[in-house]
Amino acid sequence: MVILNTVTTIKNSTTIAIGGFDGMHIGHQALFNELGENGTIVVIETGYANLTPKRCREKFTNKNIIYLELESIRHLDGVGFMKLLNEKFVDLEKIVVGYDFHFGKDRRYSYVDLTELFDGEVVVVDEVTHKNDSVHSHKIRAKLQIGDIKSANEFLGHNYTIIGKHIRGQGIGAKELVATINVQATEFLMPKEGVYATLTRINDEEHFHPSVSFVGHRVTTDGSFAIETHILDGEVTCKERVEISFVAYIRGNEKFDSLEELKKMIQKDIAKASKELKFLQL
Ligand SMILES: Cc1cc2nc3c(=O)[nH]c(=O)nc-3n(C[C@H](O)[C@H](O)[C@H](O)COP(=O)(O)O)c2cc1C
Ligand SMILES: Nc1ncnc2c1ncn2[C@@H]1O[C@H](COP(=O)(O)OP(=O)(O)OP(=O)(O)O)[C@@H](O)[C@H]1O
Repeated sequence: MVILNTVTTIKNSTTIAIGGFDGMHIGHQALFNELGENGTIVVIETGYANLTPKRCREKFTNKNIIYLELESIRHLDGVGFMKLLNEKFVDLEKIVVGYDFHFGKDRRYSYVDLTELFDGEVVVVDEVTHKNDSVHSHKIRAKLQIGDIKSANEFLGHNYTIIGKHIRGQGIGAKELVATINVQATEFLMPKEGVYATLTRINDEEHFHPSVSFVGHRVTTDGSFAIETHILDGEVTCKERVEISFVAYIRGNEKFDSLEELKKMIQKDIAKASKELKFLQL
């Protein structure tokens, strides 16, 4: 990961797009489309990104990404911020931002100031909307939190995906219910508690498996929080890394009086998830 504060200069990058870019949603992609061949994405890292934390943004672009820690630039005024960009990007000719981009101390400066401060070209991308609604990371978070996976995915332009590590479960699943892979993915926003039709990739496999996943507190068993995925197309061996893409919300988290009842419900979940995933190209 390249952090701008720690590098002296970046050569051959004539165009940059600037923003937080958490989610790498369709609004962000409209900016990246303006970058051209020698373009670089400059991520202002707030530390709060939880849709595409850390290096996960890299999954959704083939452009170079450089990170700029908000803490180290938040005190700068417009002139200071522009000076930093010019010093770091020695070949800079063009800056791409969105219609609502703000920067500098107290987010006081807009693209209008940028146009005045920068000698080169400033491209301002118009508001990207979906079904008449402005696309933004905070709206995607809100949709995930109410389980509206389908419209969160429409805003994202890809399936909401979390990446985590395989951890040990309680050991009840395979014996009494269905076999599940238990996952820990603390840096990501968790969608609403419940059951989802998902696609799961194990380690660095090429393909995603159709799967049904549970996210939430296991109120029927030990009450602890868990992310569990049950693979629908056979048995897999999971060593370390698990990637879960959410496709559709099936139902909310429920407390069952017995494991028997939970098992019956899980069979229904499997049928629903299979139906949701049937038409997808895996
Ligand atoms: C498709 C699916 C749906 C689930 N739904 C619920 C649920 O509604 N309520 C609940 O308490 N646990 C639910 N669970 C989690 C089970 O309680 C959990 O798999 C079980 O406790 C075994 O955990 P283990 O894999 O750590 O052994 C679900 C699990 C799966 C795979
Ligand atoms: N819907 C959109 N249309 C056009 N440009 C956008 C849109 N959303 C964000 N941008 C631009 O993308 C860059 C990154 O913005 P930012 O990281 O603030 O995204 P955001 O989705 O607006 O996030 P948040 O919801 O947290 O405000 C900025 O230059 C911003 O103006």
